[in-house]
Amino acid sequence: MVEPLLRLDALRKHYGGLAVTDGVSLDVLPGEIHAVIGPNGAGKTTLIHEITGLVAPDSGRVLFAGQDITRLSLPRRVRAGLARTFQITSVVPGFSALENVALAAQARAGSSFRFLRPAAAEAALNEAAMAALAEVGLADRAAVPAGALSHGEKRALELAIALATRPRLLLLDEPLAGAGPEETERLIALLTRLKSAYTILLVEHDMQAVFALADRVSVLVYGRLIATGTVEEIRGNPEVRAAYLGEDEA
Ligand SMILES: Nc1ncnc2c1ncn2[C@@H]1O[C@H](COP(=O)(O)OP(=O)(O)OP(=O)(O)O)[C@@H](O)[C@H]1O
Repeated sequence: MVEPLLRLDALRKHYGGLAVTDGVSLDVLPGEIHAVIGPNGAGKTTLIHEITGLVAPDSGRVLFAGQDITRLSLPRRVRAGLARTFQITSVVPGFSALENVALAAQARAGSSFRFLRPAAAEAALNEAAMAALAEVGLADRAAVPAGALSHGEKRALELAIALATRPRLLLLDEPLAGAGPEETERLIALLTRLKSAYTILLVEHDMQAVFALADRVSVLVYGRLIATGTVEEIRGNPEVRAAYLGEDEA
């Protein structure tokens, strides 16, 4: 049995009478892209927040690499190897692409650079930031202010920011949101490249992208997981088709 990198164990979160995550259990295995899909309001964002620590579950556990991180702060989770991108673009427009990545790497790395002299620390930070930019195909855009990047490039920059912390698990919250058809194609190609190097939990509305990228898919409906399986299993699952995909799309 392969040990999961991330295990969600019966996560439950209520807002008033509304069960937003209703006993969600799932495993993300090392090296896989595990997609979570579900209609609007199904609880996907809340689930991501429970994994990052932004929302505390009422009950249940989040295990990361075998460690119970349910009560750890966000910075401590990042240090343990979790990284996420955001649904809403979160880069600083006036700073260059390189500065955005370097600042995020420094902020999230905490004290890792503390023992270096300032000049050496800056060089090390810039080197790590350049490597992350190269990984997402933005090396030649390093000096461009983030605000002048295209929407697709900004999404790639957010990925670079996440990668600069050398995460063991990437949480991607709708990485294709707002992208046009061409940008979507480019971002899918980028995520396909990253797939060989990272374990990824992906929340995404674009079904074609999910089916192209995911090794396994979990389907969340009204806070409950109704199915987990391979793309073929999910596409062929009658409950999923009825609850979510619709006969036409499946
Ligand atoms: N802080 C909160 N207080 C009260 N209700 C909330 C809160 N956060 C989320 N909800 C409710 O919980 C439900 C699930 O929301 P969530 O954003 O997790 O769903 P989602 O699957 O990410 O939706 P979308 O696909 O639209 O982003 C919704 O009905 C939402 O209104």
